[in-house]
Amino acid sequence: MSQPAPQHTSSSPLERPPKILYIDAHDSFANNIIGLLTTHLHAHVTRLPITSPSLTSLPTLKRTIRSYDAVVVGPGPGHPDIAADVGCIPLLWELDSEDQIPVLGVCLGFQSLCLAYGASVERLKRARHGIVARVIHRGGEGMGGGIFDGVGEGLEATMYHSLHVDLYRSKSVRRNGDEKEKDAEIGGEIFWEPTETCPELQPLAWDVTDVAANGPVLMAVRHKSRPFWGVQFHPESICTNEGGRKMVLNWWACAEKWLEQRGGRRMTREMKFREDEGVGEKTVRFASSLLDGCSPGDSPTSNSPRSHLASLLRSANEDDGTTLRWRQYSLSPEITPTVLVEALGQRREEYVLLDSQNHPSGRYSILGLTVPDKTMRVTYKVSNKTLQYGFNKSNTRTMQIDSIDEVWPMLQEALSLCDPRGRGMGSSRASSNRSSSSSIELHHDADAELPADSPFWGGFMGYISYEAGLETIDVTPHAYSETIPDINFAFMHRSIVIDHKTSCVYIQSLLPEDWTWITDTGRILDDLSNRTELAAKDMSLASARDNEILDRSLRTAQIHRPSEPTYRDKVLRCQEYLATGDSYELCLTDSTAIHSPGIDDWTLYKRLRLNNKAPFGAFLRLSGVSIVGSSPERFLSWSRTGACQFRPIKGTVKKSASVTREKAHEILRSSKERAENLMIVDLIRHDLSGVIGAHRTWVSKLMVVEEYETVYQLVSVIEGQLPEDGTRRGLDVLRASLPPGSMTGAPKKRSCEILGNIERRPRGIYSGVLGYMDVGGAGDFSVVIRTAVNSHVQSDVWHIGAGGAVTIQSTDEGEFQEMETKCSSVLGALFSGTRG
Ligand SMILES: C=C(O[C@@H]1C=C(C(=O)O)C=C[C@H]1O)C(=O)O
Ligand SMILES: NC(=O)CC[C@H](N)C(=O)O
Repeated sequence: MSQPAPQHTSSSPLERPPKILYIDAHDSFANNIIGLLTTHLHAHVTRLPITSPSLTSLPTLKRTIRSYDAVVVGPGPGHPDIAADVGCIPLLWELDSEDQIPVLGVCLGFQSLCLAYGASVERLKRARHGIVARVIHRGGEGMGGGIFDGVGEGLEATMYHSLHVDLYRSKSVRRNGDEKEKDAEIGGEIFWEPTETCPELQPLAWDVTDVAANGPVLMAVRHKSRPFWGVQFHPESICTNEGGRKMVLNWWACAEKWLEQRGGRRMTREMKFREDEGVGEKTVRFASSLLDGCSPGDSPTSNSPRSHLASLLRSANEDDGTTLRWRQYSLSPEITPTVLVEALGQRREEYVLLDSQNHPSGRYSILGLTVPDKTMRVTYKVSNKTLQYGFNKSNTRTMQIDSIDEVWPMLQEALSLCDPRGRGMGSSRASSNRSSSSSIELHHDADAELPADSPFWGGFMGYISYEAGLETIDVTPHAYSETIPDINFAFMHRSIVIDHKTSCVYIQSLLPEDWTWITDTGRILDDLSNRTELAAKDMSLASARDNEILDRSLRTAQIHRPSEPTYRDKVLRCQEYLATGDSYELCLTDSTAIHSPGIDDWTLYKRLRLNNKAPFGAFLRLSGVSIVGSSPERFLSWSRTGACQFRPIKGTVKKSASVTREKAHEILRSSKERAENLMIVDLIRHDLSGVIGAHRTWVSKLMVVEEYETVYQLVSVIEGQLPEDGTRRGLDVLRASLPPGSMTGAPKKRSCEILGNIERRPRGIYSGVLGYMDVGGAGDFSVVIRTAVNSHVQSDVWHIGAGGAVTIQSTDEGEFQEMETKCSSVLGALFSGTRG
């Protein structure tokens, strides 16, 4: 299922790798295409946006492309006739013969090529987004096309288009003019001949799998005398089969042949190849690393917020660095994380609980505890770009920063400084001692190893909002004066990690000499284990009194749900954008508000986890915010050894008496659900490979069905490996992948802009990510869905966001129901027992 890099695929007889300019039309799977070029052609690729000043006038374009062997013009949202959508692309087709360069246009790039040579570009009757179809082609040598040489009949290709190229604009070629006439010619010779309207365009491939709606759709052309080729489909998609990659190899062979005829590749003639630019992936400008230009282990000396925050944190540690003190215990399975919170007397404090809620696919639960005057809180608000950090109110620093980009290195530096392994590996700083009073302590390691099986040794816990994600991709959020911080983390020195698989508990502290707390906590665990099973079970539920108080509040609550006509209208508006080619998929959402005084967040959480079990349950009370969640979806995790994993969910079926497991599987196998999922898989591959390269990115599961309390969902798993040299970290991947693709749609930026216009409200924490970043280098974040959120400034209002991906195949009624189903999975769980 993955697309491993082949050992040797380039047919290039020359040792020098092709130097390719990738012209990027608004970030549409660009990294996947670049990945295809680097791994399969071993090409040097430079990426420039369609708005780059070095491309947007004919003289600068000419000068720029002189440094390259060929150009690939990428896909993108919009229409090839709209200047803002295509930027410099049309200039390529205007180049004089002596300035020409081989070009491969993909989707929008292909449409622009055809438009330039006489075709019209029209809307499809039924747009093709995330649809995989068999493409017929005639690109063999006999036809002189070449790009489909050896591709065979089985080319399965993914489409992402709403528009299509019409070569038959003129009446005469159309003969009798109507679609039927064209359909009748499928496979006939006329099908493969240039039309009178577009005499220079040689048709090379067609999609005839949806003629009923769309007629035959042109899939590829080559210019008869110029070195221009174009394809409507997406060769880089995970669901395009080997034929797509073969086509790209063929294209380069054709391009090279053309270059040879012109007297060799330009650079051998005109330019000295610059050795220092390296080969393959290295040339692609990946998102820069967080710690570029800074050495993580160094003592911060300047007064910059970044260094200041790190040095403050360091002041809480021992003089010579950070030591992890820890003990390992065994725990009886009845002792849930919520029982632990209560037994610790923690429930009124600020803390974060990441709770796998005993769900079969969740392994760990992690409790991070704040300590008065010792826990560093870091918050950032997008609306006024205000950063705050400090140990308590009196020493909190508040400052205006230029952008969110300043926050990430700050977090990374603080984590690196507190890594108990110190600067060099092998010098572990850990300490675990024996407590003779504890009957259940398992581990008393005199060598003071670090607990490798504990995924979190301490570090930041908290969330990043959707709007913070928008800032990272330069989308202006809908205007708001939010009372909730957009980034909200606390550096947890004290943590308790439960491994539900092994029934091990790790009590850990990064604070100096914190053995007393560890011992006391161990004693509490000891006591709990000695209680009867039943007592422990009872404690995991809210007390009768707490339940009664909660029920009373909920009984009188006002609930404001999205109105059906308005939501359905928004679905239709989304589909209008999909039909015009501005997006391929839009994750539309709305918010339900529960107004009621006196709802206790912790009691609410206990009820939610009981009634809507999910592997990424979360309770957070931090810096004026409460979060009560049962998310089924991992956004991104990374291990200390650099293994990254995304688990996007897309495709939802509600459980009901009539929906059996088989029926759910059948629905989730439909082209609508698969298309929804595929688009997000391609989007996340793009996000991940943009940081670590396509050769380190693969898809380990594609569209498997998973079962939750109230829904079945279609899940995929995209994985990658961070480079061993430490030049990219998990946090680099995190910030480059926000907001989560499963909550935006694709292409991400344009889709977020459109959603902002339609939704006209901030999403806040809903649609953001929540989790931890560990001092040892690991991290795990879920997508904030199926979650209720409360700002303590407006303590009487709880918000629950819900939505779903709108595609061209959606119905407004179906989407409304899907949104309701998701919202009800939370509402129903909270209200169970209070309303009839
Ligand atoms: C938008 C929500 O969920 C997202 C959309 C899904 C879908 O369209 O099937 C599934 C899971 C989430 O990625 C939500 O739960 O509110
Ligand atoms: N993937 C693309 O490049 C899409 C091109 C164009 N916006 C369309 O929808 O047809």
